[in-house]
Amino acid sequence: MAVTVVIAHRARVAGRIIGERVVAYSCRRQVHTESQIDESQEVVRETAWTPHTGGKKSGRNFIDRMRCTAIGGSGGNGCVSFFRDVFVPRGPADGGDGGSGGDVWLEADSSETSLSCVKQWLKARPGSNGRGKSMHGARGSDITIKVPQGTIVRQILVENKEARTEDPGLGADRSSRFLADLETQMARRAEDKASLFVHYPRWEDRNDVSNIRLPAEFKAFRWAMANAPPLSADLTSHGQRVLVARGGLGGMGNPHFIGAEDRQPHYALRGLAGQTRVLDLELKTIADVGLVGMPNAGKSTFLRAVSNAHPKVAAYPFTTLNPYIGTVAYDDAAQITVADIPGLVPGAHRNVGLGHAFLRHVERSRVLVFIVDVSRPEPWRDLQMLRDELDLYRSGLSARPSLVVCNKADAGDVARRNFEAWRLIAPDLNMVPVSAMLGKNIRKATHAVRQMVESSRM
Ligand SMILES: Nc1nc2c(ncn2[C@@H]2O[C@H](COP(=O)(O)OP(=O)(O)OP(=O)(O)O)[C@@H](O)[C@H]2O)c(=O)[nH]1
Repeated sequence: MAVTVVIAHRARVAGRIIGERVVAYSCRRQVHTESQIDESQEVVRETAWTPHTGGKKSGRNFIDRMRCTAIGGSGGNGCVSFFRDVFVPRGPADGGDGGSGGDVWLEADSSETSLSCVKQWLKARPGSNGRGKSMHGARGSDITIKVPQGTIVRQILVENKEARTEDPGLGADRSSRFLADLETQMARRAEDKASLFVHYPRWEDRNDVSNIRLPAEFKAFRWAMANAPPLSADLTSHGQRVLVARGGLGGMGNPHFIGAEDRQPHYALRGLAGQTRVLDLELKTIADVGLVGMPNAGKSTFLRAVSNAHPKVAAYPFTTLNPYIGTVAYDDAAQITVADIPGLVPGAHRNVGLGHAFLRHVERSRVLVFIVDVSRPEPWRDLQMLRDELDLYRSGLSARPSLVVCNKADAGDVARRNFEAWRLIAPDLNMVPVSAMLGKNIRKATHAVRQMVESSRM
């Protein structure tokens, strides 16, 4: 009996029999190729096959959903030092504080169109250690990652146990395991109080830190980190920022521990680790108008005709594989943005033909423009299919203000007859016959769209 093997690209691969399938995953990438092999060959192997990454032009770099890990810089350690001078052999404590770690920020930028600009690990710089002569360490620099407008940021909460029981080769979730390990490490550290301190050389055994009261600021920071609410943000406007991982607090130098009992503290606090968050980023394009249609209906041709965008146009389905945004400029300087999303097929709401990946990009459009190929037999059925798919994906989505663009009206008698028949069937439907290819009746369509957008803004 043949067994299907899914082989992942390059990476460490591990196998597991799921029913009759041997499935291998790579850590970062999902399925790349499938092949039928004998049961005897069920051992998973790596493939020499290299994925075609394509260029920016081909749109292969477009990413609208990803997981990444943000790690704030760790705080620098406090310093254990004593003032020394010619006649001062045992001066007072003068260790500086460590600098705080840098923060990780995400910022919406209208010039970004894809999440491909975001790396999987986002690490801010650590703070510098404190030094003698009361010199405090420098703060670690922040990092700001630009993301497209319309990016939704959600924190993924990882249950320690769950992540640990995961088979290391499978599940492809390095970041979750990293976070779980980090949490365990931190918990261990919290129990072992001595490990929170830096000790003067060879004083580790002599320092009894069990009775030392930790500074209130230090305790408050640790509490805030442990009880931080789950992060969730929607970056909708240009310049909007969200702090995704806070840098760790710098450790306090030994002067902070001078007390009545200990005038010469031989210890200082270590800096705290920065916050670590596993994030799920999802891009939901923001445009005033979303073009919805079946593959090959002429959506890209329409967008080219009405706006400054240049999506690829070709006579085969799924030419467009990621959303394109165009701006329609009117004579009076008014502007509206239009998103061309890839074609929808029956079952798109169940993710057939990558439906979910496409539908998420019309969710935020105020106005929908259905592009229907009027030269196809019974084009009203296509419209019904599109409406059903939208509603099954998000209830009420198709009820938004909409215009039906009957495209390819230039395609001879069939198109004309279909259009007239449709008029009779649905006299109240907001329809405009258009030839996007020849640029006919485009003005009428764009003005109707503008009216709808403006009334939806009110
Ligand atoms: N006759 C005629 N052909 C058109 C018209 N508009 C588009 N076409 C043709 O229809 C084909 C598909 O056009 P696209 O604009 O790529 O269609 P699409 O809906 O973006 O297709 P997908 O990328 O698959 O979603 C191309 O060969 C176009 O030249 C039109 O108004 N009249």
